[in-house]
Amino acid sequence: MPGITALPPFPTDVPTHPLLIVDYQLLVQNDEDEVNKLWKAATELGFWYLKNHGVDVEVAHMFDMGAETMALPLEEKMKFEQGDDGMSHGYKAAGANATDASGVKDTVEFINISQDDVLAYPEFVHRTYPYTVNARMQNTIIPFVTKSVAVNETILSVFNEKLGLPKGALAQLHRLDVPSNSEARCIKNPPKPEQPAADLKVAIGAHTDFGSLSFLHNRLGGLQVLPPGYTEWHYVKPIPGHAICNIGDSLAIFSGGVLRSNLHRVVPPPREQSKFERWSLVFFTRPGSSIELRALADQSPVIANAVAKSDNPESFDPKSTAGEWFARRIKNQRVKNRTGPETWAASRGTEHAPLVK
Ligand SMILES: O=C(O)CCC(=O)C(=O)O
Ligand SMILES: [Fe+2]
Repeated sequence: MPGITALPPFPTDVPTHPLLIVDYQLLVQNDEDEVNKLWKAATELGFWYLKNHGVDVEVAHMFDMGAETMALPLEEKMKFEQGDDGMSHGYKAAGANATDASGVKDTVEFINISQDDVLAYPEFVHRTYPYTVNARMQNTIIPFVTKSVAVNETILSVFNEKLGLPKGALAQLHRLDVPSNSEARCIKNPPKPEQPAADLKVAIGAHTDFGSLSFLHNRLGGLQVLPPGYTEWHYVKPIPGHAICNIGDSLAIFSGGVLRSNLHRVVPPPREQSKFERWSLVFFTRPGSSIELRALADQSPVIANAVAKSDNPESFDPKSTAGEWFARRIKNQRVKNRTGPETWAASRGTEHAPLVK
């Protein structure tokens, strides 16, 4: 992977969607203006930039781990493949997932490393990993996961208070000592000469994230959001040192739709940037797998009120645990499981049922 400075900048003439910039250090200090800014971002778009998060060194090391892992022969990587039964830890080859209802294949390969496996190391809770992962567990992956967990826990505690939930309610749904699908993901998308918009090859299809919070680091453009009220996709411009954070389905459901899980996708980077490999890294915080996904209306008047005002209150009680919700979405994305457009439909989350008016 070329050093950051060798990459061409995001073009100035490509439209982007601005995100609010939240300062993590101010959040830690419970600064009122910063808390309000985060709340605005999380309830209106569901995406924001996070600066001063203190994870840059660990992120750079994680990209090295990703490059070492993706450089292994495909045959070796396939020994650690995720399978097609709804498990997402391990390796996913390019083309294993559909990107739309017609079954067009994705172009990204990635390695997902389970939080439970990282925290239990040298034991493994869910599965084993390529030696490139094991070799960097102590000096790269444990520090990255530990810091990312702290960042997401801080953000959850802000939401907990703003939602008027009893102290620790969201933390209780995201405990580190119960099995979850929380994981780190390092993604590689190969370079592609820029294509005409009409045959745009999507790298990751439109989706909402499956869990609660995503803490994303990327260098090149390609991430796009479909902001509420718009019909066109907008690029989110990467800003050096700024992570991109977003809300996923579980938090949207727990909060009765007050927190927004917004649609996004990944396309090849624009212009000159399209000639380079695109690397991204995400830490996903997801609820304990046995937690019931349901609006926490009985614990918060704010949430009860949002559900009462909703057009489709049933979407806040999907009769699914976090683990079932996740496995269903993963499984039905797989091209191997595809029977037709209904498989894509079965992989969907909250995106086709707007949670609040
Ligand atoms: O690569 C990116 O910028 C975003 C990745 C993403 O949306 C995901 O893995 O869920
Ligand atoms: Fe995503």
